[in-house]
Amino acid sequence: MTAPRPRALVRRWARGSGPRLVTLAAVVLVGSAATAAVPLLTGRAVDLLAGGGTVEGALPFLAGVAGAGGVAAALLGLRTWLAHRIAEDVLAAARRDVHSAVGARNPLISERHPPGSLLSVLTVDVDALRIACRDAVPEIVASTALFVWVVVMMLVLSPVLTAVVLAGLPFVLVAAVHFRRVSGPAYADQRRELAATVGRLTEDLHGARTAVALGRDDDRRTGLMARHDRYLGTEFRAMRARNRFFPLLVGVEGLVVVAVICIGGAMTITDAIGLGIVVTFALALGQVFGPLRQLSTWVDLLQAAAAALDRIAAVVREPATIATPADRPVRPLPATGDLELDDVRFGYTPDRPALDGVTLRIRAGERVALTGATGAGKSTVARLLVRWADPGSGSVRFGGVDLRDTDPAEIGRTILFVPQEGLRLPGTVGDILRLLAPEASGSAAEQALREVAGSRVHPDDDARTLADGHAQLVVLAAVLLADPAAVILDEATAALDPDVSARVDAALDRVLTGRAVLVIAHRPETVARCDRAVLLDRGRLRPVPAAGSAEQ
Ligand SMILES: Nc1ncnc2c1ncn2[C@@H]1O[C@H](COP(=O)(O)OP(=O)(O)OP(=O)(O)O)[C@@H](O)[C@H]1O
Repeated sequence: MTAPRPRALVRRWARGSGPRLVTLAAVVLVGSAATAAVPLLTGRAVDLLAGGGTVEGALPFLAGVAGAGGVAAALLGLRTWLAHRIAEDVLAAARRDVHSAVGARNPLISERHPPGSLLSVLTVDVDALRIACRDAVPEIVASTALFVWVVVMMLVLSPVLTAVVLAGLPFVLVAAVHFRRVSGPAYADQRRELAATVGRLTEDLHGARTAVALGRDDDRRTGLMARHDRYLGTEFRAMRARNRFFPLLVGVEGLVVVAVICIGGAMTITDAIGLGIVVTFALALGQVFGPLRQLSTWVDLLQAAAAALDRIAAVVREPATIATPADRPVRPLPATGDLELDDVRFGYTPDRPALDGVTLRIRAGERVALTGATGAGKSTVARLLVRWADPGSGSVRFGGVDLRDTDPAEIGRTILFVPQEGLRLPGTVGDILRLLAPEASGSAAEQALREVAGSRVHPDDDARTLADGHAQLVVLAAVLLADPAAVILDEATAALDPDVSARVDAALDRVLTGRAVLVIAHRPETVARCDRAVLLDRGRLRPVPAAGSAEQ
């Protein structure tokens, strides 16, 4: 399946808004016609009065002006409401796609995009898209419709005066094209700098303490200010372009008004046209030039949205690291079983295999230690065993079922992965336990926590601020509650204090018994507590060197 192009993505997000879009188009068309009717009816009333008519005689036209104004105002309200609804629906669909791209479909995406940039996609970029859909696009369409109505009306009333008005437009168009050429890249750079600044600020929040600890706080601030200055530079470029275009626009508009009044006035003297037509033209000129004055804002919003859409599409179009073919029947996982890697090859990039033909079977009830140097591929094995990615070749199975054939949610329930740092999710310890074992009652959760962690951790503690050892105890309590058939445990490398370490070891024995368990072991004592150990070396399994050997 090829990834959708950015515009196709917008069409997909707007698909559910079809009826509202049609209504919006009709509202825009009628609303702009009503707006264009106001100067026309005013001119007719002026003609009637200037020709010696009575106010009563002009009343139908004056009432028409009020009526057309009222209809235009009411439809503007309706247009705003519809545009907001459509924009919110598009935004929700875009967010859904981004969330699914950074979640179940692609659990490793955050390693390819820095977290700051993903955050900026989800906030700044999605918002830029929403504002364009809500404000810029409806305004541009409505102004274009109004322009067409006004020019048609002018042509019918006086082709000569229409030619005078249109004579000014080439200047405006040339200036607008130049403005767009200069301001387009400036706005694109500005948006890029804004997104990069948000990303940098987010990452800076995480790194601030380290910078202070290393005495590098000044460098950190200088780096942030340099980024800020780059952003300001793009803002000044865009401002210079605006400052050249808008005085020219106002000048051309003034000249056209003067020309229309002079030429129109001369034509009324010769009775070629009535005074009302000159009034209509003078009023309608504002409707032609007014929207052009908004051009800078719209160009800004549209450029921002186009750049944002490219960044959103880059995330949404990321190839999924896991995909279940629609034509394969979904198979349930058994309650217990062996966990197997069968001749698995896998690489994060095509040219560098992280696992190169790994075959490993962990029997139900067996505890296997996985050892190896940094970068040997231990975490990669763990990731494949919980299907955060699919192998390039070979298969990963539980109880004989290929993980690609089963529901990803079921894998999470059957095979639990405990990372080194525990589960740093927002919320309390109680929330984490509820998340991992939703069926367990509150009292069962408290009892499991007490059994595993004693009085060291409480259900109300903030899960993100727990020490590593305590965070592991929480996940082990969750294992007790959730009762998964298999557990992958990445042992904490941080030195735990002896008391916590002993508690974790005891909890491991208590909690892991009877399950298929793979422990990524960093301490010899942990290896000793396992049934057997395997060694991973640059993506291949090797025999574990005998105890006391030089290699060990
Ligand atoms: N997201 C990623 N993108 C690209 N390469 C990666 C990614 N994650 C790991 N690697 C590479 O894959 C190889 C195996 O890494 P892995 O993290 O599985 O090793 P490890 O044995 O768990 O190391 P450690 O003990 O340091 O965690 C390494 O060369 C590593 O640089």
